[in-house]
Amino acid sequence: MNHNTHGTAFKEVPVIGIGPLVTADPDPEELRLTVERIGEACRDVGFFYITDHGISEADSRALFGAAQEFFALPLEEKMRIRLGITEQFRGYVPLGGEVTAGKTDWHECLDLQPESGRQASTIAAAAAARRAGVHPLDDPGQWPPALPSFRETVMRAWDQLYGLSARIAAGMALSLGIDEHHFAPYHGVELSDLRMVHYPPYNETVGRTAPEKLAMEEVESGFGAHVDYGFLAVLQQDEVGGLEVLNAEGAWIPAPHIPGTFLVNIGQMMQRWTNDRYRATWHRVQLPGAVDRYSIPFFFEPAYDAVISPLDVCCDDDNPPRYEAVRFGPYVVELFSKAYD
Ligand SMILES: O=C(O)CCC(=O)C(=O)O
Ligand SMILES: [Fe+2]
Repeated sequence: MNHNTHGTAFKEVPVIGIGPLVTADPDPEELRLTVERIGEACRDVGFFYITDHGISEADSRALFGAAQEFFALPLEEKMRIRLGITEQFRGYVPLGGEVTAGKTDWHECLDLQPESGRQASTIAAAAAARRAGVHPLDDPGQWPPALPSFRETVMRAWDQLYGLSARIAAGMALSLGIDEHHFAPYHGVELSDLRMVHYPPYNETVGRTAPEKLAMEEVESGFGAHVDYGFLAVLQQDEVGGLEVLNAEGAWIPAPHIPGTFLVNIGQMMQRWTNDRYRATWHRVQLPGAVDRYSIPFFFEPAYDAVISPLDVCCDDDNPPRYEAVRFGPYVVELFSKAYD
């Protein structure tokens, strides 16, 4: 596997208070320091924890509660909204349904995305939905019929996480020395994705509950080593742990749950924008032990039609652009068609 080796031999993932980014009238010096730390973390690690992000513990707990309720449903119930029913690459993916780096991942997950995503006519569809005042996630086809309050909990979380991600993106823009609104025209709801992931316990008795088609010898991790492909992700995880991040010396550094924090990481589009100054870092999730693990990443993505090419501020004569321009929508649709063949 061709792992990235730029970045540093960091030994832990930094924690950054982002209060100044999410409050209305921040102290300019505090904002400057926050932005500086974000820039350092993006350059050296590609991952950072955030505190003072403005989302309450009660809201976070409610979202985890919804995820636990969903995964506890009988398989037939979950399969009613399985990925593959629509052309949207969203919905439920059962245990054994996802393969990373040639190995079957030990998790089941639910991708919750706007209906307007990944359609050929997506820009028109997204714009029409906005004009109609429809919530981007409110598509009757993706809610589990057995859980009446699921929809409301998830839509509330979506709005909070989308808003938070936009502020983090603004912080990243400032850290690059460009206008804080620079990325605003490039992000969009249509390909963003609130994902719930469940890693069931993995032990000797697990063979009894594993789906028939799942060859246990092919299971190597909860989530195989990968980089995220998009703009940035904001991850909430429970106390179980198991997530690891690769440093420049090839060591896997644990990124455990830290109470009150979320974990932010950048994807390949940010790496392209910054001409490799900021890095999309490899990460993986170890097999869980005797307990269930739940995580909820929110993938904040470029719009379908966003064209991403290296920023002028990240290029000069000694450091010419390393990437061609890419249109995010078609790029990602092709990626997904391969992943879920
Ligand atoms: O479950 C986690 O902690 C990470 C999941 C992840 O990396 C992903 O969904 O891309
Ligand atoms: Fe990931």
